Amino acid sequence: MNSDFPPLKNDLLLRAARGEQTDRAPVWVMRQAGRYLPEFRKVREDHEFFEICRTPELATEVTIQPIRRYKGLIDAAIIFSDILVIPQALGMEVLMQPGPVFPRPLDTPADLANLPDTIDVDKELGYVFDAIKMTREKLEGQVPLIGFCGAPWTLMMYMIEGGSSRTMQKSKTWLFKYPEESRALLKRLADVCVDFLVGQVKAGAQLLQVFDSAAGDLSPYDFETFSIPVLQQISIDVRNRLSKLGLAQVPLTLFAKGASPTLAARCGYDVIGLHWTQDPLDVVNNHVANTSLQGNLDPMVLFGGREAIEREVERMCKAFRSARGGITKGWIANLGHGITPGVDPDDLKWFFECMHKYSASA
Ligand SMILES: Cc1c2[nH]c(c1CCC(=O)O)Cc1[nH]c(c(CCC(=O)O)c1C)Cc1[nH]c(c(CCC(=O)O)c1C)Cc1[nH]c(c(C)c1CCC(=O)O)C2
Repeated sequence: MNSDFPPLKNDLLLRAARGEQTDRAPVWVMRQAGRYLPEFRKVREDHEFFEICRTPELATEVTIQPIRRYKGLIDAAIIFSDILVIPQALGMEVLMQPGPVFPRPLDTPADLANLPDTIDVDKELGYVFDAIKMTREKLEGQVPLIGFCGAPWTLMMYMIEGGSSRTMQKSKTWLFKYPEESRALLKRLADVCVDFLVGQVKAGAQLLQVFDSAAGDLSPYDFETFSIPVLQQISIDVRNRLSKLGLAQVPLTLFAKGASPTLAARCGYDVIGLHWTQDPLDVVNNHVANTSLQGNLDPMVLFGGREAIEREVERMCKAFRSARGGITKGWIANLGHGITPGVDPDDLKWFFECMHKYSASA
């Protein structure tokens, strides 16, 4: 059961996710355990990326590094792993060099025969569950732990492109040339996502985030046609499975990077992550009134120096507050995408300090 861990001392993240007013906005950063941190680079000197993911002691250590460094300033931990552990669990080889590379990507629908129909997530991804359990113990309730997975469309995109892609030509070719086979693949991936997310809650994850990082590269019509049905399937099935298992519900966040917030809000998640190109006031007034929001500082602001960071944080806080009639409510502060290598960890600390100052309810 998911209740035998040290009691949670800071529930700001969970309350904001549920749409509540908070004394200040909880704050965490996508990719907060990563290459901008010297202590992470130190671990990486001796260990391969996926070796860290697969070794609970190492995954726990790097998950906790930002919590240790930014003690009292950061309001969530996210389990160290990657969205591409699902393709690996389906038997595909994935290397990190330094971006992801699939030596044998899916080429045509005939290749789907090589993927198993179902997988046992406890067997294939049990190392993530073990890392979550160990991290919950080590966190001692300081902050909640976020679990996550990649969304079916983003996973399909990587499995077909064989890595990151600017045009997504091959994976979009599938959508347009083989729509039925594409839908079948998306559905198969969604089934694995559901098992994986439920397993993460069983292990101790207290909020779940689904990353559809390639969503904004689809037309709104194709996002609606291909991605939304499986994103909906995930939110519905995860909630149903948790109730059947007698487990408490956890908030669900959807980061459909760059996709229309109106469409993202149809997927049934508690929180919608915003890209930095999206305006919170516009989103609340014209699209999504009642869903909590996460985001959305441009990660490049962190390179702009202390003055710029303070100015931009103040501006972002004003925007999210005025979107909610002048109060800090239903908002989880974050960047609009992941933090990049090269950021000075002390500048990130300053970002957190400014967030504490400017998001405090008046
Ligand atoms: C698309 C995607 C991936 N992975 C992820 C996404 C979705 C979010 C997004 O859109 O950025 C999600 C992810 N990847 C990682 C986490 C860990 C938790 C966190 O701190 O946020 C999470 C949540 C660690 C990582 N995943 C990766 C690193 C760096 C690898 C290294 O240490 O060498 C880390 C810390 C590698 C990775 N993994 C992936 C890419 C494209 C890359 C290379 C580019 C990059 O580094 O940003 C796939």
